Amino acid sequence: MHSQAAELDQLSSVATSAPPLAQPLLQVDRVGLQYRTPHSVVQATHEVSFDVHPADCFVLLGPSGCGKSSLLKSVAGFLPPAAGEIRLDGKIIRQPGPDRIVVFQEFDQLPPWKTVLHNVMFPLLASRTLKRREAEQRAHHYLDKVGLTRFADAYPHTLSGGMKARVAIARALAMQPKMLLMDEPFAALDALTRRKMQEELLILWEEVRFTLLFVTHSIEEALVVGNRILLLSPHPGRVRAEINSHQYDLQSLGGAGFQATAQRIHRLLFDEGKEGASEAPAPINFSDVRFSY
Ligand SMILES: Nc1ncnc2c1ncn2[C@@H]1O[C@H](COP(=O)(O)OP(=O)(O)OP(=O)(O)O)[C@@H](O)[C@H]1O
Repeated sequence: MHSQAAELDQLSSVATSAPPLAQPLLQVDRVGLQYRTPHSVVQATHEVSFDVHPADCFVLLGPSGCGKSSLLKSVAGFLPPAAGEIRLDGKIIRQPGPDRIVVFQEFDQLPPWKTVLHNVMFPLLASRTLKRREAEQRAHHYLDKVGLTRFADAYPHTLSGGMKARVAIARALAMQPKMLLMDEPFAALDALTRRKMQEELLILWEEVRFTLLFVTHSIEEALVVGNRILLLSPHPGRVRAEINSHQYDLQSLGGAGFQATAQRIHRLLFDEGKEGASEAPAPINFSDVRFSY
């Protein structure tokens, strides 16, 4: 008998077997998020807690509407919690700040009249983080990291979607934030480019070791990109399970362990409350699992 409780036990035992870590960088503590409209209150999440440690690639995974983006917005400082609190380095987050930079999927928001170099320099200058000369040096440094040195003088409309994604990542990293927040950053890209960007993100992370909070609804992407994954239940989002996934990367795709973990996650997300479900789950299309509730 393959019960949901057994699945959770199995997955959470993986999560708890890791050695104890230093003080978390980010602490999300029993956070409830709400939207007030003129006619109603929408509860987006309920008592969600998780910790993110320095150099984690921490993924929020769950069905559409479970509050992933809302959690990210709240960590960014745009949506104050209605309950609980969020702390960065022990200090309560009350507003946006240059220590948390968000990368969205709309890379076309790169100002088209600025070259790639000036796009990367812009936040450094606008926030008065650096003077022009230092900003230029730092921008070149991160453009090199994402392999765009040759395109420093190009304009965004001449770049492919993947290249625009790399500019957006270089621009965010150049600010040297404590955390990089990514909301479905590769969702608008075609499957091959998306895979390539996941690979590049992992290579970049190996080199720079930034701390990442990443939102996706693709199980495959979560396993590849994340070293820890928080599974959220459908609306309003509650924590379903937290798992370690550092053992997986793009080379693991299709492997038995990867597939088994993906199927366990799938059961946890889809078969909630279904008696005796999931003994023989339906095959999953790993390329892009989308949830719909
Ligand atoms: N500005 C808003 N006003 C009212 N309700 C909102 C607003 N933004 C989000 N919501 C609601 O809050 C809940 C969580 O939304 P959120 O966008 O955080 O979910 P999500 O998991 O990121 O979904 P998706 O994967 O589809 O982007 C949903 O029920 C959504 O309708």
